[in-house]
Amino acid sequence: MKGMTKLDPQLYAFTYGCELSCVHTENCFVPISEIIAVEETEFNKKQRNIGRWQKMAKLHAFTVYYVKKARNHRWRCSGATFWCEDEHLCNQWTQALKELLEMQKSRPKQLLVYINPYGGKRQGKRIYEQKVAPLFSLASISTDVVITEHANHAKDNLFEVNIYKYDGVVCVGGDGMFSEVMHGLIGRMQKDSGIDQNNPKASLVQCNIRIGIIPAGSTDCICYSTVGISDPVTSALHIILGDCQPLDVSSVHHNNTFLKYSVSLLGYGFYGDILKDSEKKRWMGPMRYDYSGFKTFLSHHYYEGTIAYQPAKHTHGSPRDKERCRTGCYICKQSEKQLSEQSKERGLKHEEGAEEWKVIKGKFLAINAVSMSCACPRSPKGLSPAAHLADGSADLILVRKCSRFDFLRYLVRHTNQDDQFDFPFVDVYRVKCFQFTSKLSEDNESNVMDIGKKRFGQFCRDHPACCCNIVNSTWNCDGETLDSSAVEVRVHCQLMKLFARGIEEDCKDEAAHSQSSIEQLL
Ligand SMILES: Nc1ncnc2c1ncn2[C@@H]1O[C@H](COP(=O)(O)OP(=O)(O)OP(=O)(O)O)[C@@H](O)[C@H]1O
Ligand SMILES: CCCCCCCCCCCCC/C=C/[C@@H](O)[C@H](CO)NC(=O)CCCCC
Ligand SMILES: [Ca+2]
Repeated sequence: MKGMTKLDPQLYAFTYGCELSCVHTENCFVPISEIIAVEETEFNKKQRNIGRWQKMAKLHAFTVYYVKKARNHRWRCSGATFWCEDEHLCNQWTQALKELLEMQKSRPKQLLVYINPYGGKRQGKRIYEQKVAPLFSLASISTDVVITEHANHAKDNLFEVNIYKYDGVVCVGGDGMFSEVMHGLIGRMQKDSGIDQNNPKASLVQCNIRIGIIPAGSTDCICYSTVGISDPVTSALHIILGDCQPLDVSSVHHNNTFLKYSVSLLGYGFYGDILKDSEKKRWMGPMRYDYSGFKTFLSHHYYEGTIAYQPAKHTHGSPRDKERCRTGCYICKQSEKQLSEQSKERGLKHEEGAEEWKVIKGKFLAINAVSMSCACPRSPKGLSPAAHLADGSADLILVRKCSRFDFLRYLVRHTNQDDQFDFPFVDVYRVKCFQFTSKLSEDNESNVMDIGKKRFGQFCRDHPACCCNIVNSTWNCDGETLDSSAVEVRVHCQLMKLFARGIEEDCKDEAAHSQSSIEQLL
């Protein structure tokens, strides 16, 4: 090597014409931000059996481990080993690269990991031990690992431990496990800041401790919608690089009582009924959703109720946009700006009470509020393809009473390129808050003394032969059931953060435009 370039994240670190050689066959550019680790390596002559090396007495080597981007947003750990005769030169390179990695301040050093051994196909522990822990150790991340023993173990634990000593919390499991960890973290932040979660209008304190999701569940919708793939190694690498993706969180209240938070689907009717039925079939694993989905589709129940919502006027997007929320999304950035302005002049602007409420009454097969697209392997574009991860709004999708055949057409469009909102019985609104009251609970509340009505509430009074359901449905709140027929929902813009970066556009284009690259002679 003729001389080492001054190492800086913006400058080239490896120069052409060097005497530093590498075990690799192709040229590539790797930004410092995508290097996982640099390690001294025991040089093995077998790695390259070229005659001229045979004469050398001793060779010194180091390996650069970096993120290799494959198809469909999949990431893998790749390595390039460099060697030379000069031990001092080799050490200089290793040291300089390690110093550059130290400068990557957003990378986590200490993580708290919760593993649900019973999520999805019950592979959580194996996935973590075999695929994730070796990568964390390579990246010198220290971990405290808790294997959960019962539901709510992780959530309760987050109220007891010193969370502030960690750079992040990792959950190994599905959406339900993520939900537990999120409730633990948000709840803990509010408790420590003296905020009453039961107040539906309270300004909640943002949670800056990022959550990493290692997908090992049945749907893994939150992971898929924020990374673009449900793959444990890819997610582990996003955690190691210290990615940060803010996320909207919806709070759900009933009568000034806090019920739950939601980041993906809050669904009444179809998805609530699927979930309720599928909980009895947990032993079937992820297949339970197909079984209960089919059953619920055949039952074709619809529910009567009233929805009142406030449109999300602060955001520029609409649910019918062709543009999708992608890494560095402009619409989410605008919401972030508004959020920081609002927190400076809190109370002066965005008085919810002053804005108009729109009211819709009807019979619905499904009422779905999604704070993100809800893309998942079952539906790669999701329930609302143009929903944003961090714009402070949710898309409220109302599927009115229609025939089974039409409902099937609607469902099928979640799996192909056709527009699922292009049906006369489907409406979609971008909202910042909404309320729903089922007809049954309206009747019960306004006629508490009317015992006859209560008793006959079990029958569909208008059309006895129809599929109008005789009881209330259940809410599906990120895969957890919620039995309240009257709810008040509010979106909290960017309340929490994930170790993710949103779904990347075509990665090849991005690499071509990248300015801060290390040019590696490989
Ligand atoms: N040790 C445990 N025993 C029983 N239940 C647990 C345990 N640890 C966590 N849980 C609960 O299991 C529920 C489901 O877990 P998880 O979300 O990981 O898997 P899943 O339901 O199969 O996947 P998905 O939510 O993606 O559909 C969570 O709500 C969580 O509270
Ligand atoms: C004839 C073909 C029709 C195919 C229709 C496919 C439509 C699939 C849409 C999937 C939407 C998933 C929304 C995400 C919900 C999660 O928060 C939740 C917890 O993991 N999962 C479910 O409720 C599980 C929900 C599973 C539904 C099947
Ligand atoms: Ca949103």
